[in-house]
Amino acid sequence: MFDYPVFLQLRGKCCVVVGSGPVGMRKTRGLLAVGAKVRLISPTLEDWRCGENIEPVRRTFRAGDLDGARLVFAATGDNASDRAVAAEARRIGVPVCLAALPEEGDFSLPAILRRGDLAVAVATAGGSPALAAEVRDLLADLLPGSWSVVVDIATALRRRKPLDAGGAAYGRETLRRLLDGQLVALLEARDAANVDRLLQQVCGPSCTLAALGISLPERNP
Ligand SMILES: C[C@@]1(CC(=O)O)c2cc3[nH]c(cc4nc(cc5[nH]c(cc(n2)[C@H]1CCC(=O)O)[C@@](C)(CC(=O)O)[C@@H]5CCC(=O)O)C(CC(=O)O)=C4CCC(=O)O)c(CCC(=O)O)c3CC(=O)O
Ligand SMILES: NC(=O)C1=CN([C@@H]2O[C@H](COP(=O)(O)OP(=O)(O)OC[C@H]3O[C@@H](n4cnc5c(N)ncnc54)[C@H](O)[C@@H]3O)[C@@H](O)[C@H]2O)C=CC1
Repeated sequence: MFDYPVFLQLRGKCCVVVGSGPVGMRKTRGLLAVGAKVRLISPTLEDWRCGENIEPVRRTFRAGDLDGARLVFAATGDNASDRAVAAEARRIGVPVCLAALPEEGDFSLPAILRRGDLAVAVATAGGSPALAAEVRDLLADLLPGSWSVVVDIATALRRRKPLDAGGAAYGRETLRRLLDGQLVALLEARDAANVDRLLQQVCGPSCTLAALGISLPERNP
């Protein structure tokens, strides 16, 4: 049976990570990256690990530590402690991920590739996390950084109205024509003039990067 993939909105919401070893800190970084607040519980928690949006709790886990949490991660390296965290999460009805005992938890994390608002999540049903990371890295070569601008363009086209007479409406066909017209290569080359030409050709004369409110990032030195 496969797991059910979702993207959670956690901005400003409290999540709890129990354990501040490499695994607990990796889960913490992922949560902070999407704007969550993290209550980080660990007797070995160093000051330098605690930045903004981390509520440090420097002791072992206790009942009550999960109050207010939307998601919980147990990564203590000790099965009994992880199970105690899971029991408390179950008691208050909050989903929990057990780093060492995933089959006893409610969810797991994929390897993620991000290009701006584009996110690709790769998982192996827990079978080989290292393979998930490898596949993510293979996809990174196929999806250069400019895909973040492709997403911005697609999003702006989708929101834009009214359309120019003769210009194609937003949709799969339009997106395919832009991609077939080498949109990604033009963006990679920061060739704004030809990106505009392609946008006008496919979507109508008034459709340019500026009209869509998009400016190309500076070329790396
Ligand atoms: C079930 C799951 C639950 C969860 O933690 O969410 C889980 C469980 C376990 N991982 C283990 C080992 C490793 N995990 C990694 C790395 C990652 N693990 C991640 C996810 C997941 N790991 C979930 C399933 C995802 C899927 O379906 O594929 C990634 C993708 C995402 C993330 O953690 O954010 C992240 C890549 C981060 C990145 O590169 O971006 C590495 C590689 C490394 O560290 O470099 C190793 C060593 C190599 C290996 O074993 O493959 C062990 C054995 C522990 C032991 O033996 O001690 C268990 C427990 C078990 O399997 O029983
Ligand atoms: N799911 C995943 O992605 C992976 C999972 N693992 C597994 O995850 C577990 C954690 O791995 P590491 O971070 O390398 O371990 P670690 O031993 O470096 O860190 C464990 C942390 O938990 C803290 N801790 C221990 N007991 C606690 C308690 N009762 N309450 C609060 N904090 C407590 C420790 O002080 C330490 O900060 C291991 O069981 C490991 O096998 C390992 C690799 C990847």
